[in-house]
Amino acid sequence: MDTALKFCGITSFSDYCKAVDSGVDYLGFVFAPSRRQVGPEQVSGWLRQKSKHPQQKLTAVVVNEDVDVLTRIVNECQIDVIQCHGTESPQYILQLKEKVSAAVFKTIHHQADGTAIMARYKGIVDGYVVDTKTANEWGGSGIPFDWAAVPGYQEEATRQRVPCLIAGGVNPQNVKELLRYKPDGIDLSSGIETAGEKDEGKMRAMVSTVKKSYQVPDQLGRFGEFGGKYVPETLMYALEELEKAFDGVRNDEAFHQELHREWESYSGRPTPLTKAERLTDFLGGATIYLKREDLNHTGAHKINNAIAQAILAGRMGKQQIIAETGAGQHGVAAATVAARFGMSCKVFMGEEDMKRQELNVFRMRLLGAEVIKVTSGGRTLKDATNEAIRHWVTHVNDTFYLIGSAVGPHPYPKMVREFQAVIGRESKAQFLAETGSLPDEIIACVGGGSNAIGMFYPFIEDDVRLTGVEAAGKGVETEEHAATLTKGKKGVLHGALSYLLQDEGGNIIEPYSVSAGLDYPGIGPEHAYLRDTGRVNYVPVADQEALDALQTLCQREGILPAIESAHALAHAFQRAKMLPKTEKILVCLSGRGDKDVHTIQNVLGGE
Ligand SMILES: O=C(O)c1ccccc1N[C@@H]1O[C@H](COP(=O)(O)O)[C@@H](O)[C@H]1O
Repeated sequence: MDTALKFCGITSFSDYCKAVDSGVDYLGFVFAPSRRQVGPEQVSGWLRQKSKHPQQKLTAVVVNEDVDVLTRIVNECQIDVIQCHGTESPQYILQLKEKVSAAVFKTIHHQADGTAIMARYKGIVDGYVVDTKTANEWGGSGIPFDWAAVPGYQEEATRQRVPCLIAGGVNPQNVKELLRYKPDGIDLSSGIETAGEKDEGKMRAMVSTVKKSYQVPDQLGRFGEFGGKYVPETLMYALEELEKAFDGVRNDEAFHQELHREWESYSGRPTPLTKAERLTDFLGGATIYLKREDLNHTGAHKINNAIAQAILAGRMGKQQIIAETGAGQHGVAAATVAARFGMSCKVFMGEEDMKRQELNVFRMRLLGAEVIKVTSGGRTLKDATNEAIRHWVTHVNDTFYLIGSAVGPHPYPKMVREFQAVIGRESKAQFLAETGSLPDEIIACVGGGSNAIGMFYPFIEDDVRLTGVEAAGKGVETEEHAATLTKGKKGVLHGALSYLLQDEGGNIIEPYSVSAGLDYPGIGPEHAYLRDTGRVNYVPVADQEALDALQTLCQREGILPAIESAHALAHAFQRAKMLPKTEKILVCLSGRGDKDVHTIQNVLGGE
């Protein structure tokens, strides 16, 4: 869960600018009597002079304010959240919510029956702030309460499925102690001031301490605004059952021992880290290293996650596996683990992909899986996923849906990330052992995004540039691409909110890429979050660039990459040429290209 941060008590344009630039999540203005009180005309003036970042929320702190006065403040200052910091009753808040569309948070002043008070606001408020109770002030006292009470407040808020921010005397010195309680959010005013003015240095210190601990998704499976669980009611039980089972194995030593045994003795992990010396000489810039997921059993990173989910399925007593597949690599991985663990397997695959990946269809059948041809829509990965979900809805009791990418409803994106993080963990250890330092930049291709998130996640808090490469097909200026993060808009697909390729009416646009594994119209929700927060840079690479890179790697290193991975390579080659020889780039070579030979031959005309 990502801890949200709110800077409160902004009293001047200069304070407002410092807060906006700090990247804090909530900007708070006190409209109640206080030494920090401001008026709506002042705040709206600042907003006109400088825009906040789109994800930042404007908060109005009020104390027992008249509903009509408050409505005017909300409208004049485009307030996103009202923080009721007085003795406002549930009835008052219901009345307020009829007048305004802003979210309403209720402040609970810490006391023995604080959580019982919260229970009275259940289903009425959109969040809580817990602050210290003092004799003379409603808030902004700079005095902490006993944080041992935080888990109680946090639990009640989680039960109510709303966030809970902890306030009262938090400052850059004590915030680490508060973070141990993993609050949904932290709210402070005095702690970022020096002599009554907001202090830029203290703001920066708070943001770097709080935001450095990367904690997404939250309990509801949300990465910021992305992710979640947008599914029919029939699937809610199945997802909750899965979440419980997944939580149960996360710290289960026996599960991890079995998983590592399978990864090592069956799939061939750890995969090697290869220094691409001839390629580096040819490019003439930064040194390129390859994480060789192509050397996994079945030829790609997909097996890492498939093995883990199959073991989990077995523990849940499910003997039927279903899966969707695009390039066929995940279908092969699912069919493989089903055979390995003695389970039945149905793989849903678009008719178009079946043609492009004939060899993988044959492999799946050879492994004993039933491949179900999907003829709806564009007959590719999206349609296969739709069909798999449809099947799951009617067979939830005995069927485990083995999703192959960091997509779908919670807990799949988190679960797939954790199972694929073995890529990044191994890379980190191997890179340190071989070079004595971390890479300067890591590059991975993104379709749904599982190899990329598995590679990035263990480096997310390190000083390493991270770049995701999406498929630009015939160019992002054409209609034939799969560049979801470059050209997509927010929407819901396959149970999660993320960026999607869609037309004006919200209909999904069929994606295109020469690589079957990248032509998905959505993207894992964590990538959407990482893009919006700026932690990862995402770039598009076209078919032709990928195919050129593929041939270069073949000829310079004797490695035939998957067309998917060749997208990451193409961008890495561009970067390497621009960077000095002292820099090191790590590329996730997510899969091998044997499955693509037919496609490559068709495109290159046998040359
Ligand atoms: O900050 C104020 O002056 C204030 C006045 C009236 C109600 C709330 C106020 N601020 C809130 O107080 C807490 C924490 O402040 P601090 O860090 O202890 O100084 C926070 O919720 C502010 O929103």
